[in-house]
Amino acid sequence: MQASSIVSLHEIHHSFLQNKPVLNELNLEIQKGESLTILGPGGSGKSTLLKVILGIIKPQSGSVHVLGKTINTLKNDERSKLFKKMGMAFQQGALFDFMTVRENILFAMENMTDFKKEEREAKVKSFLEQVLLSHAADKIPSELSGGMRRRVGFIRALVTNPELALLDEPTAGLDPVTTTIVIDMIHKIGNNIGTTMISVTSNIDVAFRFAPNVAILKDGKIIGKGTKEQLLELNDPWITNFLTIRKHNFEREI
Ligand SMILES: Nc1ncnc2c1ncn2[C@@H]1O[C@H](COP(=O)(O)OP(=O)(O)OP(=O)(O)O)[C@@H](O)[C@H]1O
Repeated sequence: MQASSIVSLHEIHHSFLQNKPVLNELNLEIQKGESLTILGPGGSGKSTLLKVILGIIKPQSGSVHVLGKTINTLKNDERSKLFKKMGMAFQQGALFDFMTVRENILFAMENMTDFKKEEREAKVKSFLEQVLLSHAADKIPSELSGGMRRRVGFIRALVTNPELALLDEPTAGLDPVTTTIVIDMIHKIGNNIGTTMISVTSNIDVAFRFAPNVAILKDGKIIGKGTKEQLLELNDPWITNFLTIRKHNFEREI
């Protein structure tokens, strides 16, 4: 593990079904401040990898170091402390429909931070303004469009000032205009709060728009990491094919 690594995964192996590994001797180092996209076809294990980093899935073998801690060896209270330093936005937003947008965002801060009441209120206001959703503060999530719900999900993941944020398919299912709004918003908020961001996607074009550095996941392994130019210079026929042939763009977009 390198001293400056914020995430260090070594020889990770995980199967849900016997003899069918989803993660297979996977190695990955992510440096502090390095935003990274993990790109791979549908079913290649991207969500499973995020869950391993979060500590929700304990891999059958390998070591997982996150924010300076070895996840496998943590006691419950240490694990929940570590969890509070991370933000996660799931594909469907995972918002509570019995709360308003404002209450959903406040709920994250009440549970994950020691921010005082006035600070929490000020953050809700400022984050909603940044993503042009001030008018939606008192609506419930089911009254919002998919793109709006997604933006609220990101606010909820980022409003706690996490050291590490994990975003699962941030733009899947969004139209091109909303995709651009969401990517700009992620950059803007990420720059403001200085969080290391890891996004996963199966869409090649958006992968490089989230972050200049992309790690390619195939058959449970990271087979290359770098800018598009660096990945093409690897001269790996599968990577070249994947990055240059449009029909390999797997994201389910409308
Ligand atoms: N809890 C589980 N039980 C059994 N199999 C699972 C479980 N979670 C994931 N899998 C399987 O593991 C494989 C990888 O799934 P995962 O969701 O990590 O892939 P993904 O790359 O995120 O896919 P997508 O892009 O479609 O969201 C798939 O074959 C999936 O069916």
